[in-house]
Amino acid sequence: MTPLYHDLSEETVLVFGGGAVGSRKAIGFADEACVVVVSPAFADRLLAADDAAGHAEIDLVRAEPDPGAVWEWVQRLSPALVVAATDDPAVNAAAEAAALESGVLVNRTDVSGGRDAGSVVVPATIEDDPVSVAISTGGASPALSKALRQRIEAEIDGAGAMAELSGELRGDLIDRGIDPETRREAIRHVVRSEGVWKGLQKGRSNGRQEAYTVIEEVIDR
Ligand SMILES: C[C@@]1(CC(=O)O)C2=NC(=C\c3[nH]c(c(CCC(=O)O)c3CC(=O)O)Cc3[nH]c(c(CC(=O)O)c3CCC(=O)O)/C=C3\N/C(=C\2)[C@@H](CCC(=O)O)[C@]3(C)CC(=O)O)/[C@H]1CCC(=O)O
Ligand SMILES: NC(=O)c1ccc[n+]([C@@H]2O[C@H](COP(=O)([O-])OP(=O)(O)OC[C@H]3O[C@@H](n4cnc5c(N)ncnc54)[C@H](O)[C@@H]3O)[C@@H](O)[C@H]2O)c1
Repeated sequence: MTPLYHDLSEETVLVFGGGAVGSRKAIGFADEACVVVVSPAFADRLLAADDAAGHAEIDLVRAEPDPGAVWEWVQRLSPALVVAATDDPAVNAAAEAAALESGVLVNRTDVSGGRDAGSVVVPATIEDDPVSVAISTGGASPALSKALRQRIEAEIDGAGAMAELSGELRGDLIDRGIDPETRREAIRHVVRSEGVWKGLQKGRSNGRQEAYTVIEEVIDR
């Protein structure tokens, strides 16, 4: 499996099954995509999320397609991704087959191994915008993905602010005409500096000040 970050804005994600797993996936994808959930019943969490603001869109469609009817839903909605999250393996298998036949990515939530080409797994994700870390065990152990996510969460606290600051500093150094090798060396020092990480915890301008101390040391060498 190859890890990729996929921009799903303006795309449709079609989820079959509105239970615990379908809800988690739907709410996750709705940060960016338009999500349609087809299911005879919906978990409370999903009904609440449907009412809350902040999501691109979640459409709840009350229906219970049998395996033969799944294909039609995929054709009608032209999704970028199909999520098979019902508790009926035959419906999940039909959703997977319909997606693969239509050249659409598919996430089968009820199986771990033996994936077909075109299938995707949803990783455990840590976000500190614009930084995001995704963990997968290749489907072998989702519980381990979750445990590692909890461990790494503390580790990358503040990475978003560091990404923004070091991105800006890179622009400043380019504008100042600093030669590329010195610039790269300076930025490498900034992102590894304990002083800058600690400074950022106190606030943006603190972090920036610490970073300039590090940068000038590299430039003056
Ligand atoms: C990471 C995460 C993302 C998310 O879903 O958001 C995710 N599962 C999470 C949690 C979790 N899932 C399960 C448990 C209970 C413990 C256990 O049984 O192990 C826990 C832990 C818990 O709940 O504590 C049960 C489970 N999961 C799958 C099966 C089917 C099977 O194994 O056959 C079964 C058995 C069902 C049964 O027995 O009936 C399948 C998949 N689950 C995946 C992702 C994909 C592989 C990811 C990877 O490569 O590691 C994959 C293959 C497909 C997919 O869904 O994409 C999310 C953690 C989010 C977070 O907290 O950060
Ligand atoms: N990937 C994961 O992280 C993960 C975690 C736990 C369980 N699972 C697996 O995922 C599946 C779903 O788990 P769950 O806990 O959400 O189950 P659940 O029973 O809470 O939800 C299943 C949902 O599917 C709906 N459904 C039933 N028939 C349908 C049909 N024909 N069309 C559309 N929707 C239909 C039900 O109404 C229900 O809302 C199970 O097979 C389970 O083994 C996966």
